[in-house]
Amino acid sequence: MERKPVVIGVAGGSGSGKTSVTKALYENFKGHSIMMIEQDYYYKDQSDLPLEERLKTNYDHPLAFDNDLLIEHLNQLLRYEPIEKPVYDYTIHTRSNEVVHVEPKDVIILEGILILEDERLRELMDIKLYVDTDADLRIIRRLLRDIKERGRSMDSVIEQYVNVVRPMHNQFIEPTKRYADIIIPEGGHNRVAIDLMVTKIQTILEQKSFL
Ligand SMILES: Nc1ncnc2c1ncn2[C@@H]1O[C@H](COP(=O)(O)OP(=O)(O)O)[C@@H](O)[C@H]1O
Ligand SMILES: O=c1ccn([C@@H]2O[C@H](COP(=O)(O)O)[C@@H](O)[C@H]2O)c(=O)[nH]1
Repeated sequence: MERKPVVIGVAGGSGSGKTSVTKALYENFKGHSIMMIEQDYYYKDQSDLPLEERLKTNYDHPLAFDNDLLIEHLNQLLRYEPIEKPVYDYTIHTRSNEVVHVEPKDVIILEGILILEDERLRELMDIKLYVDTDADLRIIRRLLRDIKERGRSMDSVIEQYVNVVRPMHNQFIEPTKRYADIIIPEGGHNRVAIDLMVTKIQTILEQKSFL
């Protein structure tokens, strides 16, 4: 059988716990051939725009992402070729000048709010997960995280949530739940769901004789 990496997609709303699920899966396979790709790192480059313009961008719309580049990189990894992964800086709302050299791995976890929205991305995934967390918990988690880690004020997070994040979630993100193979309630602290996923990934890897 031709050797081809396994691609696991982890979708869900902002603050749902996608990163936490992805990290939990990653930790379980530490020492094995596994990597993460964040769709957020593939936001379109906006370095040509001044900061005040970048603040007005709708970051929750499918057109905000450079999915062409993401798909190109995924296809390279599926051919076991390395990529130069972009780096995104949330504090200045654009890609940084750096790229990170990433070697191909047997397991690729692709994580992002809109990864299930693009049919071309869905077709590259072996398993599709949707982390499903109530809106009140998502906004609370995002508020705490964005103030602590993404250089944001409480007012700006709330204003963006009400005017952009919430309507875009309802229009574009929530409907992609129907493409998921598995829906995980509450995210990264759902140990039962994580353990089930770990077992499933192990089975796939054994079938492919990767373990
Ligand atoms: N089950 C949980 N209970 C409490 N906090 C959580 C839980 N899952 C995630 N968090 C926290 O909520 C914030 C958002 O989670 P994260 O995994 O970054 O979500 P996403 O990647 O979907 O935006 C993080 O600070 C994370 O530590
Ligand atoms: O420059 C940016 C880029 C993105 N965002 C917000 O980030 C979330 C997606 O990241 P999660 O880790 O899934 O929360 C998205 O809802 C964007 O609104 C931003 O504010 N600024």
